[in-house]
Amino acid sequence: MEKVAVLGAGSWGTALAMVLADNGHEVRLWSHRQEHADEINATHKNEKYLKGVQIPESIHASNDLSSVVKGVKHIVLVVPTKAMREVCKDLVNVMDQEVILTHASKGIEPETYKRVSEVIKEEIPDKFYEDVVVLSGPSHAEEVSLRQPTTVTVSAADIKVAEKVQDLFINRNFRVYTSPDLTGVELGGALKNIIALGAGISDGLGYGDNAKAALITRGLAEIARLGTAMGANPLTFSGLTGIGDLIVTCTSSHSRNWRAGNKLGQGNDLEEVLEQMGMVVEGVRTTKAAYQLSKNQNVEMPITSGIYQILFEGADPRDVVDQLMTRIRRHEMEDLTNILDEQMND
Ligand SMILES: NC(=O)C1=CN([C@@H]2O[C@H](COP(=O)(O)OP(=O)(O)OC[C@H]3O[C@@H](n4cnc5c(N)ncnc54)[C@H](O)[C@@H]3O)[C@@H](O)[C@H]2O)C=CC1
Ligand SMILES: O=C(CO)COP(=O)(O)O
Repeated sequence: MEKVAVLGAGSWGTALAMVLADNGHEVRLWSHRQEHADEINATHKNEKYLKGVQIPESIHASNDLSSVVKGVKHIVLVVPTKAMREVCKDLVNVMDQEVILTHASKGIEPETYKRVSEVIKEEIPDKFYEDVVVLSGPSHAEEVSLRQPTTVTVSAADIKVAEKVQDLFINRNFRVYTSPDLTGVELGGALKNIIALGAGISDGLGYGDNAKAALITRGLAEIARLGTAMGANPLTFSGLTGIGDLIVTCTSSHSRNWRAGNKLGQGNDLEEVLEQMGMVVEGVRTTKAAYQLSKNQNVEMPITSGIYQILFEGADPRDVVDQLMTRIRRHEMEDLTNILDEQMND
C-alpha cells in the first residue's frame, strides 16, 4: 500500500481520494482553505462539492502542503487548471523526494495554450518526478463517490509509469485503462468541455436530441482535427477520453459545463451564471485557448468558434446555431480522410 497526496479537495479530488482509500492506500487530501480541511475532518463530508456523500474516516484532510506531501510516493493534482501553475510553484518549495505526479484536471491554459502536463513540467524540475501522468475519461465525481461502475484512462510518456498509476487506482468499480497518447488524452478531456457548454446551450434554447447528437459528433470531428494537428493519434478520440467523455458530459445535468451552458441558453448572463455555479466550469477558459489554437494551427473549429462568440462577443445563441446550420456544404468525413491521407503519405 502506498502513501498518496491528493491536492485539491473539490468534487473530483475528493472522489479520487475515496477510490484510493477504498484500495487501502494512506490518503492525505490537501485543501487550499484551512476551514474546508477542518470541516472534512470533523464531519467526514464535503457538502459543498459532494452533497450527501460519506467520506471514509481514513482520509485525512489538511491545509499544510508540506506535511501532506512528506514521504509520499504519489502526488495526484486535481485543482482547477487556472490554479495549477500556482499550486506547482508552491509544491516545488516543499518537495524533497522523487514521486509519480498524476493530474486529473481538464483544461488548457488560455495565456500559454499549454496542456496541464506541460504546465506541470514547466514548473516542477524533473528530478522530483519519475513521470507526469494524466487520468481522464467519462467520470462524474458524483457517481464515482457512490462507487458506481466507471472507466478511465491513464497516459504518460513512459507507459510503465502509467501502469503504476493504473495499479494504484484500479478496483472493481473503477476500471483503469492505459494509453501511450498523452497529448490526445489530455486534449480530449479539455476540449469536450467546450462542446458540453454547447450541448447545454442547445438544451437551454429548447432544441432536442437531434441537435445534441449533431453537436457531439461534429464536436468530436473538430476536436480530432485540432488534436491530430497538435500531434495526437486520431484513434484516441474514439475512446473513453474522446467520445466517452463527450457523451457523459453533454448528456448529464451532473456536468457543470452542461449546466452553465443550459443557463446561458435560457438567456442568463455569463458572469452571473459562473458566480451562481460556485464550482469550476473549465470550458469557459478552454474555449478561449482552443479558439486561439485553432487559428494558430489553421484548423477549422466552427462550433468552438460559435461558443467563443456567445461567451466573449455577446452573440445571440440562435444566430450562432443558424450560422452553423448554413455553413458551406461538406462531405461528412472530409477532414479526417484528408488527415489520414497526409499521414499515409508521410
Ligand atoms: N467533478 C468531476 O466530476 C470531474 C472533474 N474533473 C476535473 O477536475 C478538476 C477539478 O475539478 P473539481 O474538483 O470538479 O472542481 P470543484 O469546483 O468541485 O472544486 C475545485 C476545488 O479547487 C479548489 N481551488 C480553487 N482555487 C484554488 C487555488 N487557487 N488553489 C488551490 N485550490 C483551489 C477549490 O477550493 C475546490 O476545493 C477540473 O479540471 C475538472 O475539469 C475531471 C473529471 C471529473
Ligand atoms: O469531466 C467530467 C466528467 O468526465 C465532469 O465534467 P464537468 O466539469 O462539466 O462537471
